[in-house]
Amino acid sequence: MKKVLIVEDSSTVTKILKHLIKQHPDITALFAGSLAEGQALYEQYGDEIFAGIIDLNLPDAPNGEMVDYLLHKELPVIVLTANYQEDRREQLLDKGIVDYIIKESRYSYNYALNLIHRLEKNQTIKILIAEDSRPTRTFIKALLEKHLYQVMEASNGLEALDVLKDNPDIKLLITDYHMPEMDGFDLVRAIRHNVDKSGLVIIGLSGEGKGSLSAKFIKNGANDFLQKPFSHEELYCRVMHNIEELELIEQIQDTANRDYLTNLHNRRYYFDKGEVLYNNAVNNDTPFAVAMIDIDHFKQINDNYGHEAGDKVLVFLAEELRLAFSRFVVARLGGEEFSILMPGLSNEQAFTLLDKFRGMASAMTIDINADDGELLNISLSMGVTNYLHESLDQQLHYADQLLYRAKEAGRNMVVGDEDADE
Ligand SMILES: Nc1nc2c(ncn2[C@@H]2O[C@H](COP(=O)(O)OP(=O)(O)OP(=O)(O)O)[C@@H](O)[C@H]2O)c(=O)[nH]1
Repeated sequence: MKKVLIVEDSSTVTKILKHLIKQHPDITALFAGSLAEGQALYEQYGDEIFAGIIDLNLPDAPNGEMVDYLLHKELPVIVLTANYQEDRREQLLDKGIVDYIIKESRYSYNYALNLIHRLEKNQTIKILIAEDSRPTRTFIKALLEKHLYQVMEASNGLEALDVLKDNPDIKLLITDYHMPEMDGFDLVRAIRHNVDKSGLVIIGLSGEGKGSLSAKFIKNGANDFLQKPFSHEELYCRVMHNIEELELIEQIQDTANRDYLTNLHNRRYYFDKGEVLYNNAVNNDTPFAVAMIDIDHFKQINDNYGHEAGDKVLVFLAEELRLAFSRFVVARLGGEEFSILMPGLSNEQAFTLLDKFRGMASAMTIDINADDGELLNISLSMGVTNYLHESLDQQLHYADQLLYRAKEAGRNMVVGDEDADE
């Protein structure tokens, strides 16, 4: 991860920040106590520095010169200050700082560090602004870019729909009401036909003195609204709050889709995603390989070394499968049974990949922390089929039958469609 430059002359504050940073192992901080030291560090590490947390008053920079220095380098700056002055705060926000934090408690320092995480994540978040007034669009874009979001623009509702179609990974839309071609309400309604509130966040912009527009936006499917004119902080807070809510929902959905032990995808996700891939293959007449994988004599591992050792083997194998088949859907369907969905691969191609993995797996040693330091070997049996049958469920069932042929034939092998036809 890139580095954060922290320039602070108080040894107490520096000590607290150093302590708190230990709880954020993914943040690497460079500490300086003055403008001169801060500039020297910037000159040395410039390209690696991603943001700054800067004390406003330093012994050799009493008027925020360090803040100006980094803003000039176009770096996001979080300002720390001991006292709050409304006009100074406004001035700094106008200059383009990310936030202004009063040195009050641990909470404020943690807030600053969380903001650093936020900035890091923002770089991957796409936001679309639909607004016909170019100056307003440019103003909002510039503000959001200060927080490192990727910003796209549209000058009316129809254009916004096109941009959304081409960029399905846009997370948030900020839309005005009055626009030519298609207004904000029609845009929201059109989007909500296909995408719900957890798929795309919409913030409506309502004009000055038109309070009822805000409620209408929400009733038409927007998540939130902002009344014009708004302050920088209002925009940032609304955007950040909504993005964080979306991330929380994504996190909950992801947890519900994963197996608790191995963190691989679970049965529920496998079938949800699998149905889409299966139908795609049927409709487009493209190859679709489904594999079943089972650890040989797994019961003996549990019996000889205990259930915990068995769990370690499952976690180990899951990680190897995840790495080796990262392009595909890998799931733990239950117990010691795993499945992989490989759209686009012929049976021969899938067989080759699986057999290579089988060979690798049989050569691996697994440390199960046995008292005698024993390392364990495992072997895998697999079945893989490209016969689509009537449903994914049936195809999987057939892959399972091929897997049992592999077991019957002596284990530690892959059985594909060709072997089964013989
Ligand atoms: N440690 C551990 N064991 C599990 C888990 N889920 C299922 N098992 C065990 O997995 C074993 C599966 O054994 P069997 O289906 O009899 O087959 P096997 O011993 O693998 O033998 P073959 O498949 O015939 O090679 C059973 O002993 C289950 O108790 C789990 O989450 N953790």
